[in-house]
Amino acid sequence: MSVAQSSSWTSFLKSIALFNGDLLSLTAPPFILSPTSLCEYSQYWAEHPELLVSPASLNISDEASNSEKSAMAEKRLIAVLKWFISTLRSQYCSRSESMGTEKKPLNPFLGEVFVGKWTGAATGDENAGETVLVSEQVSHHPPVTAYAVLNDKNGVKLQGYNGIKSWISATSINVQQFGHAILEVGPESFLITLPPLHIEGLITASPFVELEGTSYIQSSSGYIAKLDFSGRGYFSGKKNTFKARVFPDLLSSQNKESAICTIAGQWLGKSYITKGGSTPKKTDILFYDAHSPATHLKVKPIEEQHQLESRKAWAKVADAIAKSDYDLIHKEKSLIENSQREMRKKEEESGIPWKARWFDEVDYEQGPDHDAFLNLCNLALLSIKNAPSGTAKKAKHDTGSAKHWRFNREKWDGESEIKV
Ligand SMILES: CCC(=O)OC[C@H](C)CC[C@H]1O[C@H]2C[C@H]3[C@@H]4CC=C5C[C@@H](O)CC[C@]5(C)[C@H]4CC[C@]3(C)[C@H]2[C@@H]1C
Repeated sequence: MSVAQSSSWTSFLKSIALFNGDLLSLTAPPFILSPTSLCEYSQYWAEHPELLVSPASLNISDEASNSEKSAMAEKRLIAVLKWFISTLRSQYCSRSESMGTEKKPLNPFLGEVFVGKWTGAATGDENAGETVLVSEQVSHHPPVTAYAVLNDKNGVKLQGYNGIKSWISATSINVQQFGHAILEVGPESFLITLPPLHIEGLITASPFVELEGTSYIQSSSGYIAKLDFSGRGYFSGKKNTFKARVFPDLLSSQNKESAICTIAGQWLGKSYITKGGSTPKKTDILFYDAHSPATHLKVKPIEEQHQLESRKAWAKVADAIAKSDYDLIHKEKSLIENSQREMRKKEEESGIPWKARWFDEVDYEQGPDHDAFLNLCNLALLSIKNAPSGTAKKAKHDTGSAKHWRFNREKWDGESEIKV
C-alpha cells in the first residue's frame, strides 16, 4: 500500500471507529472499493449449481418403507449441507481471491436488480435445465437484497433475503446477518440461517471475512444440520474452520453423541466426514473440497441491460474505480445518488410509495398460518421475527415484527422489460 493510501486508511479506520450506522453508506478510501454491487452477491448462492439441484435426484418411490424414505431424507439433508458449504467460498472470499482483499461493495440503490443464468451444461448436464438468478434491492435504508434461484426442470427453488447490522470492536468490524434462505425441492423444504461474521485484518489494511457462530439447516422431514464456525485464534487454531453435525431432529441435536454424522474442516478448503458425533480427521473420508472451481453465471452484455440492472447502472462508477480516478468515482456516484433522491422525493409528493418489482413483504403476524417458513421455524424452534438470523424462539432478540421478503413468481413470470 502506498503512503497516501496508508494515511487515508488510518483516517478511515478512525472514522469507522465512531460510526454505528449503516456500514455500506460509509465513505471508504477508493482503493478499498469494489466495482461490484452488493445486489450481485446473490449469485454466490449457486456457483455450484449441480450441488444446488442434487437433492432433487435423491428420491424414492411412495411404496418404499418408512425407514427407506427416512434414509433418503437423510441423504437429501446431507446433499443440501454439502451445497451450503459449497456456497461459502464464493460468498465470503471471492473478492479476496480476485482483488487481493475483501472490498466494500457498491451500495445498491432501491429497486436495483441483477439477473443471470447458469445453462443446463453448467448445472451438471444438458438435461439439468437452466438455473435462473433473480435479485432485487428491496430496501436501501437499511440495505436489503432479496433473491430467488430457480431450476424449474428439477423442481428446485431457492429464495431468501439478506440484511446486515454491524458494529466495531477494537480490531474488527462485526457483522450480524438478518434474513434466511428457504430451499424447496419438490414437496420438501429447508430453512438455512446465516452466520455472523467479522472482518479481520483492518489494522494491516488487508481486510478479510471470518465466519463465527452457528448456521442451521432444518428440513421439513425433521432432519437438522447444525454448523459451528470458528477461525484462527479459536480452539481449532485454523482459519475458516467449521464443524457440522446432522441429527434426525432438533431434540436429538442437544446431544452430539446422537449425531448421525459429523463433518469438519475448512469451508475454504477440505472437509471430512465420520459417522456419529466424533470429529473427523484428515484420514477420514473427504466430504467436500472447496477448491473445486466456481461456475459463474451468464449475464447479458451491458448494452442489452435495463437501466435498473446493476452492471449497466454502475458501469461508469466501476470504470472510475478501475482507473482509481477518485474524483470521477465521486462524480459518477453522486449522479446516481442524486437521481435516487429525486425519485424518492417525487414518490413522497405523489403519495405513491416505491414497490418492489418481484418480491412481496409478507407479515407472518397477519398469517399465512401454514407456510414452509413457519413450519421450519417450529421444527427448529427458531424465531419467526426479524431477529438476527438463527435466533432461537424466546431468546432475548425474539422480538419485533415478523415481516419477511418473499419471491412472487407471478410477478417474475409477468416481467416484460427485464430478461435473463
Ligand atoms: C465501510 C467499511 C469498509 O469499507 O471497510 C472495509 C472492509 C472492506 C470491510 C467492510 C466491508 O466488508 C464487506 C464484506 C461484505 C459481506 C460479504 C458477504 C456477504 C454474504 C452475502 O450473502 C450477503 C452480504 C454479505 C454479508 C456482505 C455484506 C457487506 C460486507 C460486510 C462488506 C463491508 C462493507
